[in-house]
Amino acid sequence: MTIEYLKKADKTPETETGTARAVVDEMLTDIRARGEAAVREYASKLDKWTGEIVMSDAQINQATRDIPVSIKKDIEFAVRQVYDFAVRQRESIEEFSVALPGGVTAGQRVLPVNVVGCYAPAGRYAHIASAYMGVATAKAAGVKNIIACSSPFRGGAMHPYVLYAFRTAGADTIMTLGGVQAIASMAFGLFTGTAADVVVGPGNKFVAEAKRSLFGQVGIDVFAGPSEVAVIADETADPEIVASDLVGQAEHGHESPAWLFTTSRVLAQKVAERIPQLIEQLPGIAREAATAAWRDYGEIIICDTREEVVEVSDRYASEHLEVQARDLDWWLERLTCYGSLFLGEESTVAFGDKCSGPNHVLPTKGAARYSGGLSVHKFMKTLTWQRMSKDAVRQIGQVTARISRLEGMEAHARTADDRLAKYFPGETFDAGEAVTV
Ligand SMILES: NC(=O)C1=CN([C@@H]2O[C@H](COP(=O)(O)OP(=O)(O)OC[C@H]3O[C@@H](n4cnc5c(N)ncnc54)[C@H](O)[C@@H]3O)[C@@H](O)[C@H]2O)C=CC1
Ligand SMILES: O=C(O)[C@@H](O)CS(=O)(=O)O
Ligand SMILES: [Zn+2]
Repeated sequence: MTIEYLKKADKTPETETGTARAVVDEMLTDIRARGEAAVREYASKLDKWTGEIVMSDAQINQATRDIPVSIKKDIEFAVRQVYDFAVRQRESIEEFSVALPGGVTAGQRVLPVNVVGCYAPAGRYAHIASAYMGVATAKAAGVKNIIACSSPFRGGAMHPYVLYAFRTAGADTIMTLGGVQAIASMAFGLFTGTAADVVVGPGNKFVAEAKRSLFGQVGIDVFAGPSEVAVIADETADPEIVASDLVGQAEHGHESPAWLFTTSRVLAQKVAERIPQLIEQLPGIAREAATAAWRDYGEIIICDTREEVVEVSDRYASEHLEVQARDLDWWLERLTCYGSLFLGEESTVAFGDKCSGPNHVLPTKGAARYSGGLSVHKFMKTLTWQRMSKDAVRQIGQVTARISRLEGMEAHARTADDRLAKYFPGETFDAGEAVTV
């Protein structure tokens, strides 16, 4: 395979993992030991927040009262889009029962978990959309108790639009907490007395590491860290739009990769020239973030063939993947690793980020090799059940006893022996070679 880097990055999504892990380990150990007191200290030290953690209805009403109707309408529209898509996902998971040979009836139940914690980041930007991505999806899954957290915004209270998004989507409890201390509080049941079964939501490297570290004690959605974007483009793509879409996601933060995979050298060169100019035209915070992101993580890769592009793209497994090329169905059929796929120039990542419907909480750092993004599935348990007649025990019991004894599991075998003897007294069975003391 011949690939050429027109721009190669010094850093990869893995680069900052170690530093974040050390910080998170220390914080989690402290929060486990000292509980709410430790959380309050981190909230004060990291986010300058010393106010109430759990918001009362009166506080929520007060904080959201003056939001203009047009803004409320936009948030409500977006919540509906995300909720409706999630409901359709819920409907696609079916319960069933089946009669298996041997007299076994078995089935699948699909149940929501009881308590969910949803995080919406708010360090650099007020992530209104992340607030409804988590909560509306949990609601569609049928979760009865949804706890939501977002950090105080730039030294003040929680951003009112984030708060409105949480409430509109259906959060039951809302806490003003950010970062590791928020994830830990939801996982341990601090301030609410109810530990979450599953904690979801995107965030910076500290948030993502905290979720990874707590996985096992709680379920999580996926490693949804610093945003990534890749664009696949051929010579039919518009370099202006391609460059704009790469910059559009590079503004997320210093550690947000933007990658271009293309078969067109001409397009690659135009995009390379245009990106720094577009970044230069951004306002302060966005410009600073995108400049660092493009400098340290930005890449442009030129391939000879579109088959090579597929191989490269699957290896990067980008969180967001756009295809701006001819023959979109060809790409849809062949690409296998991405958090969410945006086909055609009309379907830019920002639309999915904010309101088109499919969830924007998506896998980063190559996690798209083994997982999709947040969906109702992450809140659902697929449970199995089985039921057998006495007649079924004749065959199932003998096979179970024989396999158990082949494995050396005598006590397992005897649970089958006991039933065979009880249901079919006087009969003899081939139950394998029993092992005695
Ligand atoms: N993968 C996905 O689906 C999505 C990812 N994102 C990503 O979420 C991230 C949002 O990041 P932020 O704006 O920073 O908001 P954030 O809410 O994730 O992080 C802010 C919190 O980080 C903590 N923090 C900051 N510095 C710290 C330190 N040195 N040690 C310990 N904790 C510290 C603070 O407690 C603060 O509350 C971006 O990287 C963005 O790309 C956003 C949306 C979706
Ligand atoms: O990583 C992501 O999904 C983000 O792009 C979502 S948002 O732009 O922060 O809404
Ligand atoms: Zn985005």
